[in-house]
Amino acid sequence: MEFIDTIKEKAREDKKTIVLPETEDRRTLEAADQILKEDLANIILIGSKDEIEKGSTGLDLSKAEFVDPETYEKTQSYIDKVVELRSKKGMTPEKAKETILNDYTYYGVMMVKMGDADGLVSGACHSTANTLRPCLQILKTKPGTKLVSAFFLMDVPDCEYGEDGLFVFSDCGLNQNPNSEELAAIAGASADSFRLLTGKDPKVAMLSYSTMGSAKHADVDKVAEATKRAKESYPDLTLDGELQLDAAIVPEVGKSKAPKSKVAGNANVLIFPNLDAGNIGYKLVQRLGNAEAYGPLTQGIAAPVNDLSRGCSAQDIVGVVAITAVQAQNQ
Ligand SMILES: CC(C)(COP(=O)(O)OP(=O)(O)OC[C@H]1O[C@@H](n2cnc3c(N)ncnc32)[C@H](O)[C@@H]1OP(=O)(O)O)[C@@H](O)C(=O)NCCC(=O)NCCS
Ligand SMILES: CC(=O)OP(=O)(O)O
Repeated sequence: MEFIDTIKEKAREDKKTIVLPETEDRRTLEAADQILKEDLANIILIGSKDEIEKGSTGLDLSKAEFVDPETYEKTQSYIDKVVELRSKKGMTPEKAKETILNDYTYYGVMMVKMGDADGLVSGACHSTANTLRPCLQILKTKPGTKLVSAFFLMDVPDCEYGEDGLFVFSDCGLNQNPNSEELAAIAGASADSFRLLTGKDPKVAMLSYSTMGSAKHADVDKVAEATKRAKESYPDLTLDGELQLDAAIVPEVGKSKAPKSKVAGNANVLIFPNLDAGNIGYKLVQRLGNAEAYGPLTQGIAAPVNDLSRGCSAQDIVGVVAITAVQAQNQ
């Protein structure tokens, strides 16, 4: 069974409520129609019902819940909560009202915060910064977690590498230039995400342009130091570095460049040294390798809220909603 079909089956077992704020985008509405047909989640659409219906000709959204911020009875309680949470950051009742009535992502995040939805998916027509900022500001990190990061679940067709073509790539969406401590934390969180979503054991490669000291530079030192920290923090994790991409995933290259490493040649979780590498890397595999790229999915945040690329399809949104529902089951 395909990865996404297994996730969909899990999502159906205990249906969660996912809020989709980007109702001005046709792909969101097409995805909602399919999610409801496939019975993957209950769907809340934010906006005026009339406007949404105008944009959804040919689609069946009769089973969705429509929440219009202008008239919804809980809007005032959301405004009050934003003020309570952000007054130290200068939030006033006027600003809170203006923010949540004009930024439906913010409104959707408040629905999750107040327990009126289990998760949120947004980002088809908003940048990652504008999607994740309200999530970080309002929902904050999970207890015991300092850093939120963003990963992609990559499903590469006809691929013998990784877990039959399944990989977690991280961080591809949020932290621009993580230091060694942050990279180590991203590695630990990504291993947990891989296990949760695939049910398989993670094998984590800390990627670099150097393999085990083959090149010398401060950027290489950062990854080597992150590897050391990660091994100390997660002693039971199968993790190694620094490794080049070929040494990480191709068994023969791994044997020749890093013969003593258990990860080399077998990695299924790839930790990129910075956001340039991670974001470019996932898009290369998606576009040139025809891979399914689900994400950016967040890890370390106190509730399941996930982003999308503005280049996503309606199918991608359906997949990310199903994954969000599974994350919500395991929250
Ligand atoms: C997400 C992002 C916008 C946050 O940065 P910012 O706008 O400068 O916002 P701030 O640094 O003020 O952070 C906002 C809040 O989030 C928190 N935060 C930011 N990054 C965080 C992280 N990685 N983990 C946990 N909390 C974080 C901050 O502590 C802050 O909380 P506070 O307001 O209660 O003090 C920024 O990291 C970013 O732009 N990342 C790159 C996104 C991107 O362009 N990706 C490429 C396409 S996928
Ligand atoms: C993940 C990502 O790159 O998002 P976008 O394409 O929206 O910038």
